[in-house]
Amino acid sequence: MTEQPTETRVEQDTLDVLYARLDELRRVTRARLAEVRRSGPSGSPQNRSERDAFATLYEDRAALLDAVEDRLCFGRLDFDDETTRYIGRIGLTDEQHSSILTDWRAPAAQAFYRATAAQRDGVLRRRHLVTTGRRVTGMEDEILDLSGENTSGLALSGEGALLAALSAGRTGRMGDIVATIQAEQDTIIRSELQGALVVQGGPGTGKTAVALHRAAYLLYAHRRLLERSGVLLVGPSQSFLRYIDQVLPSLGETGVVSTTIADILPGIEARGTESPRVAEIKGRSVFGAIVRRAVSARQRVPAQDVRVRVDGNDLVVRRRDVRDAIAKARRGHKPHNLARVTFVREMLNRLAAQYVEHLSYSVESEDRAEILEELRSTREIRIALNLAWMPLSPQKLVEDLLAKPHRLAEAAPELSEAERAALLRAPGAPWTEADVPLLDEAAELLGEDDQVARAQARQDAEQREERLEYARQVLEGAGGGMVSAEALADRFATSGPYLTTAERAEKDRSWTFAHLVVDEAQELSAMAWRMLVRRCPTRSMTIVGDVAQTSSAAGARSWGAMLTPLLRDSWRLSELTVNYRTPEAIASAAQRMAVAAGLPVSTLTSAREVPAALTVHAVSPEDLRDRTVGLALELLREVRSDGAGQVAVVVRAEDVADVAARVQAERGATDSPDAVLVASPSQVKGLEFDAVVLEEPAAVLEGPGGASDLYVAMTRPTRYLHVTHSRDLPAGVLDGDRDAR
Ligand SMILES: Nc1ncnc2c1ncn2[C@@H]1O[C@H](COP(=O)(O)OP(=O)(O)OP(=O)(O)O)[C@@H](O)[C@H]1O
Repeated sequence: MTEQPTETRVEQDTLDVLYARLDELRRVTRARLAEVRRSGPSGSPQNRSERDAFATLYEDRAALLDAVEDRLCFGRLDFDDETTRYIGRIGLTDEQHSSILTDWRAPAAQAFYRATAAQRDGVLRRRHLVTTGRRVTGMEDEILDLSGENTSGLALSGEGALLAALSAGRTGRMGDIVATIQAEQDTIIRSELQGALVVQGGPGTGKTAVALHRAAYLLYAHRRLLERSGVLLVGPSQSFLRYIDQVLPSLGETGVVSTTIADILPGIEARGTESPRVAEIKGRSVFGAIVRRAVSARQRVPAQDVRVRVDGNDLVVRRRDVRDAIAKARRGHKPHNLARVTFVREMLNRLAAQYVEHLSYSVESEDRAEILEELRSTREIRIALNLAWMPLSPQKLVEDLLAKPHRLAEAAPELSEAERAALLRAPGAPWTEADVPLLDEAAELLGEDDQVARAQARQDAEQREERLEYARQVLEGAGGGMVSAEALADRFATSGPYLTTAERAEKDRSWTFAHLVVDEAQELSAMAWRMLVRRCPTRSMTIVGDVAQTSSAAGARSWGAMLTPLLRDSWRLSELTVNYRTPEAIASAAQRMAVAAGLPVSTLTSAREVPAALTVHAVSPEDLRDRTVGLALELLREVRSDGAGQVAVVVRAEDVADVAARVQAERGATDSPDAVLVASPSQVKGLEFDAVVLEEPAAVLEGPGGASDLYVAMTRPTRYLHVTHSRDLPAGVLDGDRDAR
């Protein structure tokens, strides 16, 4: 890195000004917050709710200003016209409202990520600033002259800063990459909002990082549009969501709802497990039709007319009447539970007509209402009508479908007998991840009686218009960017406690989002996609994944095959081609193995080489496990020698408990508990570690995820991969005798 004392002083002076401004803004925000809180609990409900709204506004702003402390400013551009521009996590202006720091997401910052010697966009010099706390500790300059000398080969922008970021010890939490976003990543991050953008990229190409930065970018560039209905982020597991959960807050964004497929339905905890085969069957798109049939099977004409006695009169629930009433109710195309209202009304009218025929006098309309009520509450009639049109919850429908062979046979003629037998399970079994899309499909077809809710929504919408007008006036002149009038108006709402968009969305199954981000998207089944598309009617999506890493049998091997039926031609594909995580020797071994196994991998270039990155240990079967555990602890000491560092041992799922117990026994209680993770390949999907010990790759290859699992396991390390084996290594892992020992 180039470092000149005077230049450092210049940058330090700039940084001092920026941090002083940040401190000043924090002070003002805190003072305003204190003032709002001081104003006490008096006043009308309207006043109180306005006060709460402003308090939340200032709290959010204070949190944002705190979140940007670290690496507030990380770059500088010098232009042909001798102007300079500093790039940072947020935009700042001085007291005269002149810009002193440009938000990384602003159009004016784009050249920081994209300008090259061949296409300079007026940039003479790009400078990456390295800071520790509030001090400038280094800088790296790129002179973008017109000679174009540096444009061949792998052109990394801010290579020194990038390599420093890549080789830093891992903390177990993903960090943001704002300071070192590369040009191909920036193009994806800033790609337009409309349509579905699929980002295909091999392991370590920054798909997750790019997806998160794109969410932050879209919220900045389209705040008005996105803030109200929110952005939904779907990841593969809770541990993955924990791994990434600091990235968006560090970018100043908190309005994203993150979830997994298993957790997406309010009130359902899908923690049950089942075989990959059963999950695959449930994931097929034909289950859309199967659930639909299961619902219509609950609208059925009885085998015989049913006699009931009301007040001494014989009435008949006639098959013919039921058939007509069902037909009439279906014509409205409403969900089952809502259409049932029509069915019941129709049947009660017909029964009332029979009842009246038995009377010797004519009936006034009030009496008629009484008769209807009496019929409605007669137990036999209720039973007869329920048998013809059962009110159902999604849980009940799916539970019955999967527990009763005759229901499944009737609803799922497309499945073979063996497949249906595989699906059957005892009633009351815990929900599994693959059940969730079926429950959601059922909820959609069954519907809820939402008349009251809809009337309330209409009333809310009218009130909201008034609040919106007021919020616009409040914001006028107050400077923009932080919050839209819409969001502020929602905070003024008088009904109930103030909820953020995320909080409201989490409680409401039918909430629709303005944008959807899906990570590890290759794993999702066709049914899971149907469920997600329902939550994003605009079809504005960022879908990132790698079809070579698919381990779920229901997942995608080709984006086109999975997405075209759902999104037709409204999706576009981008590719990432540089592997930032894995050192070259490890990446090549993984690549060779994948090609030998026939996975659809595209060639990747590694950004780094690390000495002795890949080591293979041939051991006897008796010594295998001891060696695996011993290496894990050795590596832990090594990567921890300079502070942070994470080690993972990847073994077959069935060996995880044993290896974890041994590691624990060997380690004692001295180290921090999370420093060695023992996990199966599917548990480390999307994660990364300084060092990985992979035990017996041949066994992983034979496991449920096959070569994809092995590919995932091999591509997790940022520094070292140690392979222990007693059996032959799978083809391609070794390149001749290289690296073997
Ligand atoms: N431009 C960049 N600057 C600094 N670090 C980067 C950059 N791009 C990617 N990285 C780092 O590379 C690593 C891999 O990124 P990420 O996890 O997003 O990859 P991925 O494509 O999602 O991988 P996988 O498919 O294996 O899950 C992360 O540590 C990320 O922070």
